[in-house]
Amino acid sequence: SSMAKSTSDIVVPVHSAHRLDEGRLLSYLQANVKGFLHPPAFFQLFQFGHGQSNPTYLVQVELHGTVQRYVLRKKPPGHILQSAHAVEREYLILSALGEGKTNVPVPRVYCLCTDSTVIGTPFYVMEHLEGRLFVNPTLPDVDPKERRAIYVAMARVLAAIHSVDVDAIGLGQYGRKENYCKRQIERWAAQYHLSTGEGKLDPDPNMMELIQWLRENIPSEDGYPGSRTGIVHGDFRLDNLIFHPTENRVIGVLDWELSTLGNQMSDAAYNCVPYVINNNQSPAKGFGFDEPLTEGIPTLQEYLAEYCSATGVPWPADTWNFYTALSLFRSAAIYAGVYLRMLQGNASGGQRAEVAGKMALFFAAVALRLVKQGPMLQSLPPHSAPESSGAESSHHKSLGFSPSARVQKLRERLLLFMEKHIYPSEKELSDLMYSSNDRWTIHPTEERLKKLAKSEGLWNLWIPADSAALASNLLSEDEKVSRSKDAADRLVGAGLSNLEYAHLCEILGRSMWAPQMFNCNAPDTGNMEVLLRYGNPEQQRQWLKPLLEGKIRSGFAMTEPNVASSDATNIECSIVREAEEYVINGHKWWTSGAMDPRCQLLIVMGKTNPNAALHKQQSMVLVDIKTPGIKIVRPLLVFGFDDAPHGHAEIKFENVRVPISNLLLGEGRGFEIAQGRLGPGRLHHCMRLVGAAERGMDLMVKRANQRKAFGKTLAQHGSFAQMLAQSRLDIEQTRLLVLNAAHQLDLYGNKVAKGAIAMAKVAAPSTTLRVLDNAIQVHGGAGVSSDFPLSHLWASARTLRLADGPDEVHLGTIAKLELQRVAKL
Ligand SMILES: Cc1cc2nc3c(=O)[nH]c(=O)nc-3n(C[C@H](O)[C@H](O)[C@H](O)COP(=O)(O)OP(=O)(O)OC[C@H]3O[C@@H](n4cnc5c(N)ncnc54)[C@H](O)[C@@H]3O)c2cc1C
Repeated sequence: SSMAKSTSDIVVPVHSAHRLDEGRLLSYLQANVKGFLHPPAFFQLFQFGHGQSNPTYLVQVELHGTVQRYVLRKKPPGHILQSAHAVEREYLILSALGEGKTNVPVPRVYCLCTDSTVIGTPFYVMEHLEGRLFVNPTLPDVDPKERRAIYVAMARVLAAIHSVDVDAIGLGQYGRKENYCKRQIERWAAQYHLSTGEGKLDPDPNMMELIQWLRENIPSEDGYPGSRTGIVHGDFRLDNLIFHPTENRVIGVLDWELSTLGNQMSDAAYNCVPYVINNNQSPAKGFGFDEPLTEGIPTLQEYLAEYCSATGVPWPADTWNFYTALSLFRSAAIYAGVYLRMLQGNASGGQRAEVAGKMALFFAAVALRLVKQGPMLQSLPPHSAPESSGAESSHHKSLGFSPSARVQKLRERLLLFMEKHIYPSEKELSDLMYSSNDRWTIHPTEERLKKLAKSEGLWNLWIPADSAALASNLLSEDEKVSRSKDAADRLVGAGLSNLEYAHLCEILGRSMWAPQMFNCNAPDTGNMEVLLRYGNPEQQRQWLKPLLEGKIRSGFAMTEPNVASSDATNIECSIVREAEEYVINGHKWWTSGAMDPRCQLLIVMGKTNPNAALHKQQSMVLVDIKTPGIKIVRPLLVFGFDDAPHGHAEIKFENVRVPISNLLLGEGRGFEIAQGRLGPGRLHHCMRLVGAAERGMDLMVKRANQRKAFGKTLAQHGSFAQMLAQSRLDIEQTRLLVLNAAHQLDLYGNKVAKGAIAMAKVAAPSTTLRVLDNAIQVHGGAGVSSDFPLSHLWASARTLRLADGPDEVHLGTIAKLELQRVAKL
């Protein structure tokens, strides 16, 4: 029956072909399994019947009423090529994941025996887990109310596997991380070709077309070992999970035979195949793509949203068809292989071989139909992830906001870098800024720390996962001699989501001097993002490459002194085409970074067509800062700080001529670009503001503990405790708003996340200003001086109530959404 089975119910007597020398085994176990009953009164072997390619046995021993059960897994007898080391690898990964080292539940392992003389092949012994096994993904005999919880548990376990920091548990070399899908396609295509030809299967034209399509549609993230790469289980399905005997949680993930490192989205897609093909034993029933599984089970979109939310992975709307097709293709290739083996192996396999042959055709046909239709996923996930039922929801503690182990590690490295290199350099860097002679030159410490940050893999961490592959290719192209792919990869960050980056960007905000050391400073990050998303290959080679390397700096020239620039439709600068050139005339100010001697590029916004529709008038062009006609009028001061050598420039453009190839994206598309630029950029400011507030807290508390007034330390005065507590509250609330906005941006994109982003953008500057103001108060005169970083941090935070959209504009957005929401009630 398809009932949930107890794991001990599914054993059968040992098949004759799988018998082994029980005497030798027993003495081996007594010597090598800690706590093994010694000598047992009874010793018995059974075999698990449920679809094991590696023969798997239940070892049962008894003594005086005590029963012990173990599971033994060995290689199949005879010579098997593909899975040559499968048993050793399984043992390796189970021991690496187990015993509390990760959140992945796995059976405990006791010993690995590589000596084939004991029972004929290598084997290992693991704990026998007592629990439930659900063989049928439609859960026919489970109460519909329980089904959702079972699926939610499955999604969370997959997320736990995918969140493992492989380096931390010594599995960094368990497989190659990049080009996983590419290698899968080639491996299974080769397998498939071996199964076809004279006296074998006829080559299936669908398969040929499918292979071609897959080759041409590999998602760019596959080529880059970012944060979406890590452990891939390889055969993650419901019937490889042991559930607790009564609770709907997973106590063990089994069958790691195909596990490796690679592209984890392929694992998620394989897990979702039951949504595409209902019952993979019956091609006739078949194509269940639009059918719900059964009552209570989340839909594909809901299930995937649960997984994405638990891992912090952006919604894979554009790539899902590929990953699903790849899973089906792999199955088709496996069925073709089974067909051939059965046909060649023994005559009695004839009928089952027939079925396998049909399945190969069926899976290929379904895959091909899938890739020819539109995207399987909606462009956005269902808005709320499925609720978990019953007790689950009450301790649904994490909002998914705690950093993964991998991000945690980067965070620790960054914190250390700040302590060791940034804080101790602040004084010399500020001194240069306050000096009259050299203020517009680059301090050698800055270039030294940049190099160090690069070598420690703390460079360009802001680059989002989807752009990282592109950037990596750009940096490694035609430089095979001077730079390896590895070195290029180290330059393109860690392939993080916005949420993941939030945990790191915050730390950079603790010092005015930190972001540029890691190539994570505005406006260069926003400009690089623009070039990554909208630049053509030539523009990318010329400007993006040196920016990614940190060799040049750039400015973003939008704001103008003569018009209210928070409304960008007001921008007046004119960009007029004359033959093969654009001629630029305008007056800009607050072009940050333009004073820097390394600045070579300005992205200039202006009107190419004042008569077009309001949001189609503006365009953006790339302008070399050395172009004749550009006049830097003066550096502007922010409450007296000029932020040298970076600087904020007032600039005049008088008949500045650039080639038409310097236009970004197209005429009239300036607004579109500005929108793309501003979402993540705004949030980066908010993240850094939270960090600035934390710095204020640290300094405030240190000072209050040291300094005495009226007979006690400042900290011992009652007013301080209140101030401190209130500041902590403010920071925590703001951080949650910022993390939530980042998470929404990852999951739903700019448009849906705009309310959350607006809230973060209003809350962050005002919280930080309040906290820094408190810190300044505690420091007294020292607080407003240039001996502490507080005044500079405060001045900078204050500008963010008006820069990147003034508070009033964001409050307007929040209010509008609220009115719309209530109107719908
Ligand atoms: C340190 C610093 C760095 C900067 N860097 C850059 C840069 O690199 N590139 C660049 O192009 N610009 C930059 N800016 C400029 C910044 O983005 C603008 O100052 C900002 O967009 C506001 O434009 P504005 O100064 O023209 O003010 P205005 O548009 O004149 O707005 C003034 C005030 O009007 C009010 N207001 C505006 N809209 C509304 C509304 N809808 N409802 C109610 N009240 C409203 C707000 O109180 C606002 O503060 C920088 C500014 C600073 C201070």
